This record gives sequence, C-alpha cells and structure tokens, in this order.
Amino acid sequence: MITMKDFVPEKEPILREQARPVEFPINEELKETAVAMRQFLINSQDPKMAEKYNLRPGVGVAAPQIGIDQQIFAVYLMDYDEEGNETEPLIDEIFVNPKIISHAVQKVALKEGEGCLSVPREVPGIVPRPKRVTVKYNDLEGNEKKIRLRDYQAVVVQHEIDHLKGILFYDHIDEKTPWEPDEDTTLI
Ligand SMILES: O=CN(O)C[C@@H](CC1CCCC1)C(=O)N1NCCC[C@H]1C(=O)Nc1ccccn1
Ligand code: NI
Repeated sequence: MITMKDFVPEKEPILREQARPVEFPINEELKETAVAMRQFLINSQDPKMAEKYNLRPGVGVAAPQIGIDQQIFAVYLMDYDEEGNETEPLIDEIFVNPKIISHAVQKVALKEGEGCLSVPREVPGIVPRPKRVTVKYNDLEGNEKKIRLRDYQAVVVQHEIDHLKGILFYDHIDEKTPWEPDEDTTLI
C-alpha cells in the first residue's frame, strides 16, 4: 500500500521533469501502481486509515510524486451532503496521457491557496488557473476519454497535470502580490 514514505522529497529532480507518455497496452506493474494510487487517496480521506497509517489527506496524486516518470495520475474527489456524509464521487478516475485541449480565458484560484503532498510546508499565495478546461486522456483500458471540468474540479486536475510537466503549484504564485487576484481571476 502507498504511504507518505513513498512520496519523493520536494527537491527530487523527477518533480521538475517532463513525465514520459504511457505506452499501451499498459504493463501490469504500472496498472497496479495506478490502482494503488487511487487506493491511497481513498485511504487518506478515511479518518481511521489516515490516522492509522499517518496519511496526509489528498484528492489527487501524480506518478512523479512517488518517483515514477510516467504521465499518469489519480483523482478521487467525493461530494458531501450537508451532514458531511459522502454522497457520490465527483471525480473517481485514473488519467493516462492527459492533455488539456481547450481552456477558458477566465481564471479561478482557491482563496486559501494550494498545498501539495510533495511540499511539506505552507506556501502562501493564490494559484490562478483557467476556470474551465477540456481534458482528453486514456483510461487504464486505453479508452479515449474527454472530460469538461470547471472551478474546484478544474483546479485539482490542472494541479495534477502540472506534476506531469514538472510544475509545482507555487510556480504560479506572484511573490510580489501573492494574495492579489488579477481582474480576470475569481477567488473560489
Ligand atoms: O498532486 C496532488 N497533491 O499534491 C495532493 C493535493 C492536491 C490538491 C491541492 C490543490 C488542488 C489539488 C491535495 O489533495 N492536498 N494538498 C496538500 C494538503 C491538502 C490536500 C487536500 O487538498 N486534501 C483534500 C481536499 C479536499 C478534500 C479532501 N482532501
Ligand atoms: Ni501536488
């Protein structure tokens, strides 16, 4: 099972490299790793499992974060009802060779900024990202998929796609005005 020790240190070169395209048919080992990445997210969002295995809760994980230079990431994002109970997954997907094929000019940014399981510290500032994206990718079986996302879901997937391009969230923070949104950015 994947735990925090499997995450490479922030300064590890792989986190700053372009990940390699996944070849199909995917080899069994990489497929198993992808499934384990999704399971890590599920475990990390389960208070008992997170406590037991000292997991930082995460909604996404990209292969380079665990030292694998392949274009693959998992997102597991649940929806919750007013009592805070999980209802259904908003995104429960393993993205292979993802590509943003179109995006809005308008931007959004999480008003509290972003974090990263590969960055064991707070980095203050907002991370402006296109408000809507259309992403083309393959699923683990090799099927071509296309998904349109907006707002928080778009932020999560863009954060993960950045990892495949060696980009970390704080690369997007304007250190002179870290909390100042531009006129085309809405805080969410
Ligand atoms: O590349 C992937 N990562 O680095 C894991 C990141 C991905 C998100 C950061 C901003 C957009 C995507 C992650 O999930 N986090 N960042 C660090 C600590 C918090 C945690 C988080 O936001 N957790 C969460 C949120 C809602 C519900 C449950 N858990
Ligand atoms: Ni991250």
